[in-house]
Amino acid sequence: MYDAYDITDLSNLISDTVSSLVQICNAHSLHIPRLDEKFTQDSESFRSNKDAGKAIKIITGAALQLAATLMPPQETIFQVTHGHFKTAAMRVAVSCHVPEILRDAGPKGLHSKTIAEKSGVDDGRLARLLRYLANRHVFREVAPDVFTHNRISGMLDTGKPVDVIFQDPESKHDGTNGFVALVELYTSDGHKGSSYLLENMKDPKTSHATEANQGPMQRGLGTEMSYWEWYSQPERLYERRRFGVAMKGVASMEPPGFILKAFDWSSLSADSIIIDVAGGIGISSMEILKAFPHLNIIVQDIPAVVEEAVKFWEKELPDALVSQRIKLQAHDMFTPQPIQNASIFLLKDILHNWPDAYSVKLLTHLREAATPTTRLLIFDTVLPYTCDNTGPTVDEFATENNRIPGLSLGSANEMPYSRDIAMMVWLNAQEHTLGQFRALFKISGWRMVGVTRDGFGLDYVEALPS
Ligand SMILES: C[S@@+](CC[C@H](N)C(=O)[O-])C[C@H]1O[C@@H](n2cnc3c(N)ncnc32)[C@H](O)[C@@H]1O
Repeated sequence: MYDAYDITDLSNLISDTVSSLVQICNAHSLHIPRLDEKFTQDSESFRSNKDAGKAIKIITGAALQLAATLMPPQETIFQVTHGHFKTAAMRVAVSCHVPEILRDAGPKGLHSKTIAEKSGVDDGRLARLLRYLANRHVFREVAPDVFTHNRISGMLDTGKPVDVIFQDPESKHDGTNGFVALVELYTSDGHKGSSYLLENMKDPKTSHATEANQGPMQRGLGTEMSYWEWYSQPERLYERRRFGVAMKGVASMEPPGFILKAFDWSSLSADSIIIDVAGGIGISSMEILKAFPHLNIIVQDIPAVVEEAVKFWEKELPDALVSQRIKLQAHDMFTPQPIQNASIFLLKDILHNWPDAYSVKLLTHLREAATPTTRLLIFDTVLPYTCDNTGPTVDEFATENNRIPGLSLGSANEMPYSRDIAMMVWLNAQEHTLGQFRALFKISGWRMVGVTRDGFGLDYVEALPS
């Protein structure tokens, strides 16, 4: 069935599903803004309706498949081939603070000369890069060389006043929702590392390496340190701060409240201890504590990150530090876990950061510190196949695999695969399929007891001691 739709099938599927979407939106008073409308906190809220979300996925997947069917193959190939130019253009726009500069100009926009003057770059080059992005619906060229925001580029605005950013560019991301920090992280370090993927795969010294400091990123950054060691250096304060805030950006892309809904946190008693293993500055813990103030959480991470975490909590939720409902603890997760009576070990975006031998070591330490009822809550991608998985590896959790028969959702479903490649580039690591999670648990003494698949990059896997 896969790829078997012809253009009439696809067109009918789009048209029927658009009709359903309009009905759903009318029934729930949801508004789908046009592209030239302003991005706001609420402009995307129509997506949070579950049925609307499903319809949107089908429509975008079918529209992209229709485009792929009709476009000359060389154009589709070069859309992919030229991906790095788009990354580079995006990096320039964001790092030159174009979104913030455009904010005050409103719908009439600003000439590239004025934008470039403020950013301190060449206006001709900047105009060409913004045009390249506008052609892909990021910004809008309202008159020759005059650019403004559309609903998509509006998301690239940190919301900070332009003069504040120019006075202290190093603090640009502090106090933001982290989305722009995430874009900057991927378009800078991520882009540099990915350029060396082939060299890393061909060089016999690194082709089968399983160490975090022997990946493409090391060539891109010119270092032999792992990314974690590299960003712990005193001179990498900006990158370390940006990374911490970027994790907030990851959370901002996830379905709202996914972590709060995935597990019944209210079922935990007040003396329960939750360990947020490698919890960064404590983004997830803060979300949980704000919703369930009776809980106690210990966020563990490496010392340099704990220092940033202390600043973050002192600013955002100081009461929790005073009452010790939150504790920030330096702990190397590859050494034995010091807390032996935890109710929950929470691991968000951790297992995908490490080659499997390390993940087994970490999970084994947690298993050794677990009580018979300690739960392992893993928030990570469960990597879907791009085909139906009906073979002998299928298990009871694999039924809901977020595929729509006959459609390859293409860029409407790219997040899990992009995250997987990011892990390869950054850390010689990987996202895991359901079968791979099961194998990791088996070796380290855990058993899978539940899976919730969101399908947009964040999934949830729960395990108990076996
Ligand atoms: C992708 S981040 C995820 C952070 C956090 N769980 C979140 O979702 O916001 C991975 C974290 O692992 C931490 N880390 C790396 N090596 C570690 C180690 N040996 N022990 C503890 N934490 C470590 C990093 O400093 C970073 O904060």
